[in-house]
Amino acid sequence: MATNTAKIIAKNIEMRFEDKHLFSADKLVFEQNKVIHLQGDNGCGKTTLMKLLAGFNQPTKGTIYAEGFAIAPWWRSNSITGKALYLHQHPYLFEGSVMYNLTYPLRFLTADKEQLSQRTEQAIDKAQLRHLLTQAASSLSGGEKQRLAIARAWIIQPKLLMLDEPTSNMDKHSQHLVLQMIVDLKQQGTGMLISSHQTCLLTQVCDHAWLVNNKTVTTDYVSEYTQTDDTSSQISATLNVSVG
Ligand SMILES: Nc1ncnc2c1ncn2[C@@H]1O[C@H](COP(=O)(O)OP(=O)(O)OP(=O)(O)O)[C@@H](O)[C@H]1O
Repeated sequence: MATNTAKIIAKNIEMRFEDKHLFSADKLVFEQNKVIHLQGDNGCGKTTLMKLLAGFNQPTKGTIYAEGFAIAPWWRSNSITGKALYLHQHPYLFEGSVMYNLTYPLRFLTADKEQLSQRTEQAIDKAQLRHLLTQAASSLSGGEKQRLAIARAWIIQPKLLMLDEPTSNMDKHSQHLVLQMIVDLKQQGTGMLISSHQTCLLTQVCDHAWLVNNKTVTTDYVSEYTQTDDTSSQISATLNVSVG
């Protein structure tokens, strides 16, 4: 039966760069209301897999398609492009101030402008960016840039969000700020795919795991890092929120 849950589905995919076989996967479903930890060693293909699911690249074999989204305009050649928001570990920022970066994408959204403006104010506080609002985004530190990119995603509240090594440049304080935003998005139903070759504060929010290993993507891989009741209560205690 068809549902309205937004999802991106990859079937029988294989990814190669010339003669190098990176990975294959039978079936991957990335959907709302699920938070997945994408695991695997350096160079196994985590970023490449995210770029396939974002529609930036095509798999060598197999199909990737979306369900539960509004029908794409006829002129859009790849119907999954733009469905899932992808945040690179070195986030793409526009030339201009931090405030400009936070507000620029909002003009393309159909959501109520007053609500977006309120969410922007909340995001500024959540990411502790207020003292940086007039500063050029290009002059921010690596961790501040990631906080800005995640705050922007928090405002947009996408159906699907991919975070590529989100805490790679972050100290513990920044990780806690970002964790709160990720927990908020989880509670709002955003499906997330969080890549990290190591466990970190954010991966404790994940309740599923995909592993890229031996050129195969295994789903619902039972991981030592996968959320348990204990980690859930630890996060709740840290943030004083429910992450159930
Ligand atoms: N456009 C490309 N052409 C050729 N090889 C590529 C291309 N993009 C990625 N690769 C190779 O594919 C492999 C996987 O890269 P990818 O960035 O997806 O790995 P990763 O798991 O995200 O790594 P890390 O954990 O270090 O970020 C690497 O060996 C990389 O050099």
